[in-house]
Parts: sequence; structure tokens; C-alpha cells
Amino acid sequence: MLFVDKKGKKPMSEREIVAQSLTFLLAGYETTSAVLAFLTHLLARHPDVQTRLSDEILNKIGKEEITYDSLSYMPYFNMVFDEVCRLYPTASLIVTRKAARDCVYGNLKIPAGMNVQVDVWGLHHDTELWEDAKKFDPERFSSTNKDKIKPFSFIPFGAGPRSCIGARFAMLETKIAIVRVLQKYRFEQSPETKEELELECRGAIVPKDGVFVKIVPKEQVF
Ligand code: HEM
Repeated sequence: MLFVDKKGKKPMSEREIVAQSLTFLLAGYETTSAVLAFLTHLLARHPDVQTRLSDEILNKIGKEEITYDSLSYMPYFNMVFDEVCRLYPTASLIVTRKAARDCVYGNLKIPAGMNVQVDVWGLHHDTELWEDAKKFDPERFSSTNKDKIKPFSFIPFGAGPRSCIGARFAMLETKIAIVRVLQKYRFEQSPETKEELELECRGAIVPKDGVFVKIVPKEQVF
């Protein structure tokens, strides 16, 4: 990537390399770290979910080294990850588009050239789309329930040709981090653990004062 293009001809300029690196750092760092923070908080608050996730890790990986293959089939992890991204779509403010032509939706006119922002947060918390929308419930994404989700009502990584290029990578990073910890420890609530997190927007939507949980060694380290 650094020195030649796909056909092995024109090298990337230094400016292009810096731009790509910055995009990956900015788009990829804060978003994933926020998801990890939200996930940690929710696991501490929902020990039943954490136990099921730990059991999946124990069954699929146990004390073995993590590999790409061992991470690829973890259906419960995927459900938990999706539900965290539904409740806390950290990058919901960057899903924007410029109208290519005049459009009319009901009473709303959108002239060509207008910038439009998709209200991802609103979609993910809409009580007409999600039953008990505030509840953390990974079962919404089980193989039987998933089909009931309306198209485009769940878009933590955006949608279409300009959707997040790092979505699979983000999921993989999150899995590696969480599997590593849950192989040996569990998350528990501490006196500082908040019931409702305060949020702030720093490009990504993040927990305002971080999250507080206890990390306790498992009695039986496997
Ligand atoms: C959980 C973590 C992440 C979330 C929630 C997230 C979310 C998003 C969203 C919502 C968009 C806009 C998509 C659209 O407008 O339709 C986006 C774009 C993008 N993301 Fe991510 N992202 C994450 C992680 C990453 C990672 C790890 C990378 C790279 C290593 C990355 C690189 C990018 C890039 C380059 C774009 C711009 C794509 C384009 O304009 O074509 N993201 N991301």
C-alpha cells in the first residue's frame, strides 16, 4: 500500500499516505474503543449475558490461542456486539450524504446539493421499530429474531457503497480484546458503576467520564 498501487506502478504520495493513515486512526480508534467501553459496562450490568458469552468463549476457544478461525463462528458474540452497537451507535453523527438530485418525501423537499444527516441514534431507539427500545437485549439479533428487523433500521456502520470500510476489522478487534479478558476474568459492577451512562460527542459518541467496572479473576482459570 505504501509504495506502489495495485498495478505496481504509481507510488502513493507522502500526502496520500498521511491522509490514509489519519483516516484510519481517526475513524478506527475512538469508535472501536467506545464500543469496547460500552460493551464492558453492559456486561458488568448484565451478568446473565456475560455468563453466556463466557460459556461460548470456553466452548469455542477455551485456553487455546485466539486465531482468526476460532473467532469467526461466535454467534452469541455477534448478537451481543450488534445490540451494543444498536444502543450506542458511536459513529451515528457521521452518516451524511449530499442529495444528487431534487427529492420529495411526503411534505419534505430536499433540493439537489443539500447535505442530509441520517438520524442513526433516532432509528436505533425508535419505539416503533424496537420493542422496549431502551432495554439491552441481544436476543433481538438471534437467528430467529433477526429477520424481523426492518431494513435500514439498524445501521451502526452506515449503509451502501460508502458504509464503514473497517466494520469487519472493528468486530475482530473487539472480539480479540473481550475474549482475551473473559478467558481469565469477569467484569463486575463497582460502587462507581453508573446505572445510566452520560454521553458526550468527541467526533464519536463516547461515555462522558469513561466507564467504571471491577475486573475480577475467575475462580477457575481455564
Ligand atoms: C465499532 C467501530 C466503528 C464504527 C461504529 C464505525 C462506523 C462508521 C460509520 C457510521 C461510517 C459512515 C458510513 C456511512 O456514511 O454510510 C464509517 C465510515 C468509515 N469508517 Fe468506520 N466505524 C468503526 C470502525 C472503523 C475502523 C476500525 C476503521 C478502519 C480501520 C474505519 C474506517 C472507516 C472509513 C475509512 C470510513 C469512510 C468510508 C467512506 O467514506 O467510504 N471504521 N464508519
